[in-house]
Amino acid sequence: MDVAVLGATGDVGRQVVTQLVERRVLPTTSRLQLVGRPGGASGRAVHGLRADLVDAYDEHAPLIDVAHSPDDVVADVVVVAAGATTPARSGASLDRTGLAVANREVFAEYADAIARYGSGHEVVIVVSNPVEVGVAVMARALGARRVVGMGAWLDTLRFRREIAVELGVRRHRVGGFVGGQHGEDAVPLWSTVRLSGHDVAERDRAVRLLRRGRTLDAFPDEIAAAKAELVEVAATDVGAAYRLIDTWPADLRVVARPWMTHQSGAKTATATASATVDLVEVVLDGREIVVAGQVALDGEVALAGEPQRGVLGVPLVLGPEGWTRVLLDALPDDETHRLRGAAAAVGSALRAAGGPGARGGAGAGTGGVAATAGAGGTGAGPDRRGQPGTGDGPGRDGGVGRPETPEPSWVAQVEGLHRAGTLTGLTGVFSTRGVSFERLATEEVEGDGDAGTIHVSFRASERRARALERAVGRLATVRSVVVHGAPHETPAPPPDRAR
Ligand SMILES: NC(=O)c1ccc[n+]([C@@H]2O[C@H](COP(=O)([O-])OP(=O)(O)OC[C@H]3O[C@@H](n4cnc5c(N)ncnc54)[C@H](O)[C@@H]3O)[C@@H](O)[C@H]2O)c1
Ligand SMILES: O=C(O)C[C@H](O)C(=O)O
Repeated sequence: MDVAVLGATGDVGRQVVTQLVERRVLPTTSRLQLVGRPGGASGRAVHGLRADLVDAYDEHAPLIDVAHSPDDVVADVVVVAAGATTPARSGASLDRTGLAVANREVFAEYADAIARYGSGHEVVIVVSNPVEVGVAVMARALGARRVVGMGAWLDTLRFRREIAVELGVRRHRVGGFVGGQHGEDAVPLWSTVRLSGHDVAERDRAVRLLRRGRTLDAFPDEIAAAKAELVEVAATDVGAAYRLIDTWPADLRVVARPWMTHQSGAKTATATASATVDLVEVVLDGREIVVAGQVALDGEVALAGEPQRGVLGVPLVLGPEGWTRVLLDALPDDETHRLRGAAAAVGSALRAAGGPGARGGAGAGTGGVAATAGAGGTGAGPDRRGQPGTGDGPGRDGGVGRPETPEPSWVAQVEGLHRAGTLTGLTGVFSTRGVSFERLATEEVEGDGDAGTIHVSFRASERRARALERAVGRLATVRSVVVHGAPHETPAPPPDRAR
């Protein structure tokens, strides 16, 4: 399985690629694509970043390559870390609405290219802010089920850590989720908290103590007051500001601590990347695991009886094809109320972002995006919205919408290096995209003795054949590849060219 990181040279992107390699999430036969901007500093720096990663991790690094155009993104999992960010300095606002308009353009450019040239299987993890705008734009182009915003998972890990610290245990002994909008409209779902080794009565008592008699009703006001207080204290002593945060309730700390980190001049890139790599790992792992994420809902969740249609952070089941289910039981009133508030805030952010990604079904007051997948979770892609000419194979729709006529046959002529891993890499590109070989033949190694020709016959839509050609061409063990229609299916040339 291959991973592409958009914005790989940014603070977050650089951490994501480093942790992907350092945590050995990708086997050596997988490909990690570092995506920069053509012509800009990042376009140059991706080459240097690649060299640096190989220098550091040669023993276990995956194949690492670079790309400079959205059209060249080829991967099974795409991490979106490109775009503008809020400055990290004292007095800077973390209000993400200011980023929405600029980053919507970035999201749209990549979403269109992946929809047009991708395999139809990519799972997209949106890190860039506003996460909800990124999810809305990507989900519209690629289908809701293939797109997950990472922010709710980072907020969830922060929530678990703050609870763990107060109870004197490690984070992995705490369960529970944060939903809502990433950032200040995050909604700590206290009712989902589970503590390992505690029975229900012990857990209820611990949660009561942790909450200090508060509900979420005053949460937005508490956050505003906390920020004002931190500005004052941090003006003379940043250390004292962090000590002040330590005295606050766990849920308030979830929002206040990262906010203070940005005010301090540091960024939150390490924790952000760690949470992102968790999600990549889940998708690559092949199993379904419960996480939290921002997703484009199409009525899978009802709040106070109202089905939600729009982007919202919720606990969900994530697996190799994207997210399949939302796991949200009936909630107490204060959590329902805050989630509805967050949904409304997301709606406003999407409207402020404007543009095509923010138009569409505005159910349940959430505004914004039209989620395209139904509750069945078949991973709707652009084809399913009836666009012509993008028909794709069964792998794309999870068995739904199988084309009635057989897909055309193709032959790939591959110049592959005469070394271990060439055939494995080649078969990996096809198998991870759900395309079987009809025939594979190798020729004698000739010429300089370093490379030989491999012929692969397969059936696929033209779009997928071109995506495979690009993916194979990017293997480090491949010198060149040409895919052409199998001879018996090549249409006869027009009469004037036949003469
Ligand atoms: N979801 C989260 O939990 C979370 C946490 C931290 C940061 N973020 C977000 O991640 C994003 C990246 O943050 P960062 O600190 O790495 O920023 P950064 O400024 O350090 O890096 C931004 C990267 O995006 C690229 N980029 C900028 N404009 C682009 C464009 N128009 N097209 C393509 N690439 C472009 C840059 O070349 C660079 O590689 C920001 O939107 C930030 O708000 C999200
Ligand atoms: O970069 C940011 O805007 C902050 C980030 O989303 C975070 O939650 O740490």
